[in-house]
Amino acid sequence: MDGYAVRQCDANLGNSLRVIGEAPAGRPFTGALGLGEAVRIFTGSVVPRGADHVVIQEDTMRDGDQITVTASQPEPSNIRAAGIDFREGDLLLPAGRLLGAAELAIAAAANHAEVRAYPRPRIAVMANGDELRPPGSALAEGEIICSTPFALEALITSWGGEFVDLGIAPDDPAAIRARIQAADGVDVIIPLGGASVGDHDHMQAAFAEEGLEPVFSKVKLKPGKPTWFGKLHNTYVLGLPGNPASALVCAQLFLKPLIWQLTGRAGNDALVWRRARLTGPLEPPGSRETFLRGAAETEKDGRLTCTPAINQDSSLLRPFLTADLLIHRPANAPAAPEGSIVDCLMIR
Ligand SMILES: Nc1nc2c(c(=O)[nH]1)N[C@H]1C(S)=C(S)[C@@H](COP(=O)(O)OP(=O)(O)OC[C@H]3O[C@@H](n4cnc5c(N)ncnc54)[C@H](O)[C@@H]3O)O[C@H]1N2
Ligand code: MOO
Repeated sequence: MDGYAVRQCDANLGNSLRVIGEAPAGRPFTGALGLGEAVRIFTGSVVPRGADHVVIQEDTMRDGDQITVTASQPEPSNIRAAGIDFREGDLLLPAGRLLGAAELAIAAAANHAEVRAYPRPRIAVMANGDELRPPGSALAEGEIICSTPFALEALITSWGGEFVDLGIAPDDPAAIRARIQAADGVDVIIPLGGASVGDHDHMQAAFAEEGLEPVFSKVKLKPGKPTWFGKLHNTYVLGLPGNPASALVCAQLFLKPLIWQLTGRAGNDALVWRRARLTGPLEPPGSRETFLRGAAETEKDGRLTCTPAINQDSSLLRPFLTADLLIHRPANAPAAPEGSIVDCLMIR
């Protein structure tokens, strides 16, 4: 505090003390303080030897080199001990920790001019479809707004990646290949849409022409069946379905662990599972492993409940406004009555 460093036993109401020097922040007072003495001190200064208390200046009256204590000082206070935040040898940042605001400040405070870190992986998103127009467009018949990349940008950034925008590619293999070539050097390419089997789904073929080594070309999952994955030279390629909900669910399931893996964290740690009690019944999911968008609530006893969105159509974005988790149903699971406990993947 801004005031006077003293011996607390000396700082009785009405006592006068002699000011023997000054200790501005950064320029410690080099002498020692004796009985009946005070050192003018400021917030951030080093407390002089011999002092155990700071009288704030509002509790003093000054006259030349004398101060009078004008309020009682019941106990030593207004001094921070060294090392109360952390001490030499403390482990502050275990390996694998994402460097956010607190981490960067504490690394600096611990006097590390440099830290060894994984760079943010560069993740390029290529939307695809002749029907897609950017927000703000006047739409002609059959056109829709390209929306999913905005969600992916937010997710990628929050997960520790750097978003690279490859724009909207038309349904034209040559145009798609030109964008793939322009993305040279990124760590991951996410082609969005054009993943399925229609005459205008060109993504997998265009990547194959560029030399893709396929890893898988679809998954037995709902939503997200056309999700595909491969390696193009040093770049991972994760194809997400065009349906927005499918893309966002599969970003949680596949992209998040991939980013963890690329940044020195175990992929499995990206997936946070909780058990929750269903607030209503669920139909059998069918033959594909299924993830349902749901809202979470914590009950008074601390236990979690989950309520699936009424409409799980894979085109819908609106359920994500209230979705905190994805309710997992194994393939061919039976119906689940209200009150059953289900496994949920937390997304918020
Ligand atoms: N004969 C079959 N047809 C389909 C199958 C199948 O197995 N056999 N699978 C269906 C499933 S499941 C999905 S999911 C979709 C995904 O197909 P694509 O990845 O080829 O996606 P598109 O056809 O390009 O787009 C689907 C839908 O989403 C809209 N879209 C695309 N991109 C965006 C974007 N960036 N922002 C907003 N909306 C977007 C697009 O306009 C379409 O309406 O295939 C089924 N078909
Ligand atoms: O699997 Mo698709 O992603 O149902 O909509």
